[in-house]
Amino acid sequence: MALTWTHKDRGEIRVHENLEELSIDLVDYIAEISEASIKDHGAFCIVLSGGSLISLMGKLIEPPYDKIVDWAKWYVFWADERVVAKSHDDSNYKLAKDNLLSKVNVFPRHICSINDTVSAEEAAAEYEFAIRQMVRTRTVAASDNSDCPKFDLILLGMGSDGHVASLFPNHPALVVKDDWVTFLTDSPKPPPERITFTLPVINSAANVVVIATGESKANAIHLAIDDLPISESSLSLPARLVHPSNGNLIWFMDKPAGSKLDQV
Ligand SMILES: O=C1O[C@H](COP(=O)(O)O)[C@@H](O)[C@H](O)[C@H]1O
Repeated sequence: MALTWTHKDRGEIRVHENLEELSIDLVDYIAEISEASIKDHGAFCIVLSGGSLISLMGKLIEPPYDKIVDWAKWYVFWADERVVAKSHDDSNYKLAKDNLLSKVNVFPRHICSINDTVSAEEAAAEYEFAIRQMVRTRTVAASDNSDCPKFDLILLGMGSDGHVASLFPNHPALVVKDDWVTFLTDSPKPPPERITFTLPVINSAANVVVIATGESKANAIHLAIDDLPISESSLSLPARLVHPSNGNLIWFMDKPAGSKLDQV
């Protein structure tokens, strides 16, 4: 059974026995937020990441979720994208399309992905413009306390360096405040060209989930969650800067990723 507790300011922490238990809890949670959002405002605006997250969401295409989730009300976005062709194996869009979106009834017009034929800078600007239009037409809610969209759920993976979306430690993208989407041409993790949501957008969501699995993430999880003396490393750790101002934050991890937490 999962070990669960709520940290005074780092949100709810769920340490799962294994990946099977984690993925069941994760898809249950997604289905629950989807239902609540649709009941509240008629749509579910979900933001995906790339990496290991998508395989952990795999049970969504199986019974009972494939039938109980109201896929027609889903609007899908990405927290970050690699600026490569949509047919390229590095594409976060391709990963989600091949393993999830092509297997359920999400309308193609509800899938908001980047233009893969332009530069990273142009792709970021076009993606932000598309989201601004959706906020203007109220498909995506606006935040009450920032000039940002308020997505129903943002799902973030976390790298072993503590990066979330394509926000890397000590990278200038981490401090961008005025744009919703920014771009990188020097990502420390390949491929180098990427676009990413900025922290103000992530921190304006109604619900944010950070998912981390495996021992290689244990130190970053410790730095992102535990009470530590203020130090450069924890302050510039992207995962530590995830702090929804008016929303919920939940950390889903397996035992190896949670093994360095003070409470475990
Ligand atoms: O490069 C990326 O990495 C992170 C983490 O990936 P993981 O495989 O370690 O879970 C991912 O969340 C992000 O979307 C992706 O572009």
